[in-house]
Amino acid sequence: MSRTKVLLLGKIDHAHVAWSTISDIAEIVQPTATNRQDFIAECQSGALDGVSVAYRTFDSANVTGRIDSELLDAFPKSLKFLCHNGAGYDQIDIPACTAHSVRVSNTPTAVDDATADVTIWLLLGALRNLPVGIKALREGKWRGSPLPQLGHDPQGKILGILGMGGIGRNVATKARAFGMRIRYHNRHRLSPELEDGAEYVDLETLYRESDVLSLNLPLNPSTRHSVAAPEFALMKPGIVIVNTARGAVMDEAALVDALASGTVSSVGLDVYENEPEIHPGLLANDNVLLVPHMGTWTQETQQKMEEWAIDNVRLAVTQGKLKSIVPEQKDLA
Ligand SMILES: O=CC(=O)O
Repeated sequence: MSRTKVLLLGKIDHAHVAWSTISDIAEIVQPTATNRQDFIAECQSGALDGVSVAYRTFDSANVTGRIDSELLDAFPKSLKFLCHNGAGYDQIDIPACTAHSVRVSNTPTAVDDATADVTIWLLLGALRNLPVGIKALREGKWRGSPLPQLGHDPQGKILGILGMGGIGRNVATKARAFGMRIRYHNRHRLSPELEDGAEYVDLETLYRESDVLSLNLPLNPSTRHSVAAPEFALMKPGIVIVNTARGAVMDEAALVDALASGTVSSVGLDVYENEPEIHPGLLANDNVLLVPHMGTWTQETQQKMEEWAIDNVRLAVTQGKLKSIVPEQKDLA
């Protein structure tokens, strides 16, 4: 009997032991193409025929580009499962996958602690004006002149969390330890157990009354530019914003304007609209604390994410199902 074929898009960096259990039960196929055009040609040549499960990394988009209808049309018809290593799956057109009968999984939960940790780090750094002092010190000017503006304590401040999934709830737990008062907005109100004391508010209240806003919602066509000029206009002057979700949930150009006008006093960003490009207005502003998409950049979390995605591959190969199918496809599980 021929063995199941698994397509590896990207590479395994950490979970080599877990991956070896896949090579025990399946034939691993890797493309040779290094760009989208060649990848499509490689698919069309029949070289990848027979693959039924694909594992992909965030960086594999550098070769394949977005997983959209064009790519799905080129993929072998045998492909039934796409196991993405990452929590955010905005690089994948889910309705197109559904139309092509390809089920998609991501790695929720595995990323929660590491992403929430970076959120808290950015939150405190932005609230305390640390980038201003850090820059002056690196320039040999100690705290600089004029001195950095005094920062603010998190204690007693209202933290508004937009998107109260696993990461948002983890941020809430950690922010409580700093004495913050937690409010949130989400598509659906959570159960009291999951709310854990956080207050559910409408969007307008979230913008009007938050001292700090943390963006923890996924990027998809309906959340793109959720925070743009009209939302900035509602915000409490001097608000601090942290984004560890995806850059495009916020309109970056409008953010630059809001920083310039003082509506937003400082921001902490891990993600950008057009990574790896960063809006020059953000780079030029000392009140912007910037990290190059390192929310899950720890050995432990990278290992956990790979193992989680590999669990999905294993289940797809052995049982024809996924451990964590994306919510949009729950009905196909
Ligand atoms: O950005 C990180 C992820 O989506 O897992």
